Amino acid sequence: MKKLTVLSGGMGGARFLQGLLHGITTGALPGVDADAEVTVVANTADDWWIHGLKVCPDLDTVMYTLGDGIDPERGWGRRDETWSAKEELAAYGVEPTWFGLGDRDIATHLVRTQLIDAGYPLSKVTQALCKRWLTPAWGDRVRLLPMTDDRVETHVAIADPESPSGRRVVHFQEYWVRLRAEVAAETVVVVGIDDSSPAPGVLDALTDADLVLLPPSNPVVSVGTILGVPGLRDALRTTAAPVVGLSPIVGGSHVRGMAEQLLASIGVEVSAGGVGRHYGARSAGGVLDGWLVDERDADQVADLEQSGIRSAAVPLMMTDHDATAAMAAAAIGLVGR
Ligand SMILES: O=c1nc2n(C[C@H](O)[C@H](O)[C@H](O)CO)c3cc(O)ccc3cc-2c(=O)[nH]1
Repeated sequence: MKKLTVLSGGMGGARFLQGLLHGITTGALPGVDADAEVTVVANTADDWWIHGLKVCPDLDTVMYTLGDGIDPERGWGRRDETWSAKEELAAYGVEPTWFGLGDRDIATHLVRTQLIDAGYPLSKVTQALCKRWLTPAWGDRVRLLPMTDDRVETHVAIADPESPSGRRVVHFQEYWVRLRAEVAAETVVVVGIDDSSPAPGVLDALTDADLVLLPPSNPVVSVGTILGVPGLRDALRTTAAPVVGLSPIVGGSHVRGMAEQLLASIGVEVSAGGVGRHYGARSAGGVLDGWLVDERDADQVADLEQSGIRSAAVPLMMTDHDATAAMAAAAIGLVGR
């Protein structure tokens, strides 16, 4: 296999990509060429215009992670970061003071915003930023594509006794960063998704792939939003490539993030099997050929197989690059020709 395509959200997706690339370069992935190319189709519905800057969390987390500029503890933003601009904005009383924009990170948003204001589409802007972050380490073997060039934003409706309607809608970043996803998400609305179209290269990256991987990213606001871009589901349904995913839910809860709260808001069972069935078997109009669950969820394999999705239970904790590469190898083994 030479062409792998990965639908990625933020931290879970970026961590998986590190292990996948480690597996490729160490030859640990069965049937994958050492010079295989990886195309990442990243979620952009977390994007947020703040202080006049366009912040693209999932694009930047993948870009910084694969370019070794990420802050490894936080899993977002830059290593060796300083916060002077953030402190100065707070001193002026400019909201939101709760969103951590670091000085180094702001440079990325300034470059991106200038290029967007000059009329370049997000995909071209991302390509330009990746010249710094991906090219030195990966040449043109790793491509990072936004799912769409159109503006799409995830907003969350939450209960709010103070408001006349009893609810309030907040941007996903406020829900996640300020509210820490500690309030129930009544509804998740992805504004603009229905009018969006796949960014250049995205559909080809799915139809021309030898393998499509769904890493353990959030099935609602990361992979879910990518699949929500018109045309993407169909491309997954029709590609000749096997499509295999890895469960972000282990032992009945998410490893990190807020998948539990958001799955509840769309009525999907918070379980490895529940998410797999939510994506659905390709033979039944869904997008999956295979779905890996953690060993703790081995009892859910039979049900998944019943619903037409090949399944296996393997260790799914991305404790280090070798562990993650083993997960990728198991995913390939599950659907390999
Ligand atoms: O928990 C936080 N996450 C922060 N994130 C993470 C972000 O909320 C998540 O990475 C995604 O939106 C969800 O995957 C940032 C990401 C950026 O690209 C830029 C700034 C931030 C700031 C924060 C923050 O202050 N707190």
